[in-house]
Amino acid sequence: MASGEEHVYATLLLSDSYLPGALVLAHSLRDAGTTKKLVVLVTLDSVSAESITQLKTVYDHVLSVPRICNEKPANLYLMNRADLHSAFTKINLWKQTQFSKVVYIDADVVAYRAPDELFDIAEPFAAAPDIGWPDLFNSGVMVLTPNLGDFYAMLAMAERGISFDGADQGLLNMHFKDNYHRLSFAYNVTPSAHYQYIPAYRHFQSSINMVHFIGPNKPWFAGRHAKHDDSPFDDMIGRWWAVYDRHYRAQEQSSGQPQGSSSTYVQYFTKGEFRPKPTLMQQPPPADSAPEAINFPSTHYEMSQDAAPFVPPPRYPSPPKDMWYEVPTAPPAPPAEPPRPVFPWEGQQPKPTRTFASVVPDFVTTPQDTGTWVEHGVGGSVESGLHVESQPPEGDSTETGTEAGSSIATLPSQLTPTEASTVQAEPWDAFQLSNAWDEVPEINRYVEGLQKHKRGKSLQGISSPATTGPRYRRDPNKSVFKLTDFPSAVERPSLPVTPAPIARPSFWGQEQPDARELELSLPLPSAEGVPMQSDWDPEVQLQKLARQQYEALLLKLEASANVDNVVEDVGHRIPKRSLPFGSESIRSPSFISQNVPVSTLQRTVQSTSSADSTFRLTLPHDAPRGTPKEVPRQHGGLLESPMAKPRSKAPE
Ligand SMILES: O=c1ccn([C@@H]2O[C@H](COP(=O)(O)OP(=O)(O)O[C@H]3O[C@H](CO)[C@@H](O)[C@H](O)[C@H]3O)[C@@H](O)[C@H]2O)c(=O)[nH]1
Ligand SMILES: [Mn+2]
Repeated sequence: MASGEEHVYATLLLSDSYLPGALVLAHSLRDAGTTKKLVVLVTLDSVSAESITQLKTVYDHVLSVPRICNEKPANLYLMNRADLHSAFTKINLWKQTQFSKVVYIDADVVAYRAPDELFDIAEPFAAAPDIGWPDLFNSGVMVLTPNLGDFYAMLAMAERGISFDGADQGLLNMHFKDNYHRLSFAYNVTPSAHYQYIPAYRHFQSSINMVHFIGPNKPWFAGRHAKHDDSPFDDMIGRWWAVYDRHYRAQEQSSGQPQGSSSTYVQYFTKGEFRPKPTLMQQPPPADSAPEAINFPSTHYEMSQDAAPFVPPPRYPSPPKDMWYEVPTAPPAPPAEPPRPVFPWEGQQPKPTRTFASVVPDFVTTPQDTGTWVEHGVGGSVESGLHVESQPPEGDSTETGTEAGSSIATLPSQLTPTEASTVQAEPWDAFQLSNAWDEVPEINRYVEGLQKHKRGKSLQGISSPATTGPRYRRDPNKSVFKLTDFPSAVERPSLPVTPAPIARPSFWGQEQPDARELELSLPLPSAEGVPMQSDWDPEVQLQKLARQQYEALLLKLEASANVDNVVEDVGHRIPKRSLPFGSESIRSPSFISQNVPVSTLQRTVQSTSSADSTFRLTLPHDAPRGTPKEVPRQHGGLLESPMAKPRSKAPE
């Protein structure tokens, strides 16, 4: 376009919120049949691209202009229009020198007709009186000739904030003063809801060219249903809406204005006009319908009263047949023949020969009697019953060692010896498995000597006399040093294991029980063939055992001499001793090593106080065979079991 050759209608858009006004203005001019170009000045930093797109549908030119702000907006607050902080931007009109004549119109103006005659005004500047102060002109409708002289003059004022209202109208009136061509009020009718010169309105109604909705309440801000008392103001408002409806009103559902069209965007900035079409059915529920929750599904289950058993439908698979354990009705029949012997001695068991009196055996113990897990020396009574594994009274205790039929009898703790004697027990139960060295006083004294200094303090409470113990209470002083004793709670309070209780016999080697024990103890079982403990001298027995071993060696040596090279013969003769039951025919693997030649067999006397001597065998590698005649022989080579033969006072 050539500079100064073009006449344009121009408006200003500083924000998207004024978009409906700018569009309605343009449409009103277009609809009124103007032949002039339409130009809109926009500040791109505050007007969206979509708004610009909308503007381009109506305007011929969308021109970007720099924002000119009022840095001293105090006067804006005087008229409560802080939103006009950028109204100085309007002076950019004088910079648009590409246009020879510009008819500027605010965006809040609707044209009743196209005032194209305004372009014929020769004066460089023309404006209509302001309704608020008629000596002033309203800056909403101006006819101007762009020129940079006015532009920079006003720009300088704008930069200094020179404006009596803080906005463009004050600046322009201060700049032009009375140097403007006065336009008819009909070009800028500024209605007010508070004051109307209604007769004048009625008189000049037909001559109105444009209506300017000054003030903060624009038609698109108030909405189409705002009431204004059927005043002439409402007529002008209606004119604005008429233009809007002609171009942007939402169409009814039947007529096809698609969602997302340009109308939708414009409606978004027009109060009450943005009504997005619901995608779901818009049918409202009946006014008298029940609440929704009343239709929520609810299931109520009744307990079945049907007594008939459940019969599964035939489509159900059959349950497994053998998924239960069948309890046997009778105990399993004993095997037809006894199980085959596993150990060799099982088939050669001699009949028991020892007999025991029918007394409660010593193994009938109380928890205190098992002492290793009871605090030594702490008083107490027999609290638990006596558990005796017994057999029927008519049973023969000497013959039923392997018979079944034993039963558990629980005896009350107050059981007297007489009463207890009626309970017969297995004879072998009278003997306890214990470490033999626990019963050897020499060993005990040795250990006691070793540990005396360690245990001295911990034993203080043990010897407390305030013991009212049960019948088999042990003297704590004599058992505490046994090697197999567990430490007491004092000695090792944090022992994390439960000691296995050891049922001890009531005879304590050679040591004499105290008076209380003698009083409470049951009589010792007078078993045949069992020596009294008081008669059992371990030292003598050890010597006896060594002598018997020596005699066995003699037998072997004799066999080697008489029947040379018949090793089996030696093996056969040696086991003639009274080996454990059933083991007579068993040859120990160690017999092979015993066939080495014995060269010398020395006899040494270790102790003059001992009745017997100990013997030491010396077996050199290359010793010649021979029979050491000087070795004495005893008992014909038979090894006695100390528990199997009637006791004799002392071995010879
Ligand atoms: O948020 C806004 C504010 C203003 N404008 C533009 O600026 C013009 C002026 O604002 P407007 O709200 O119309 O002001 P009026 O209520 O008309 O107030 C009076 O005072 C203003 C400040 O002096 C003058 O600009 C007006 O012409 C005058 O009528 C508008 O028409 C628009 O073109 C926007 O685009 N967005
Ligand atoms: Mn305005």
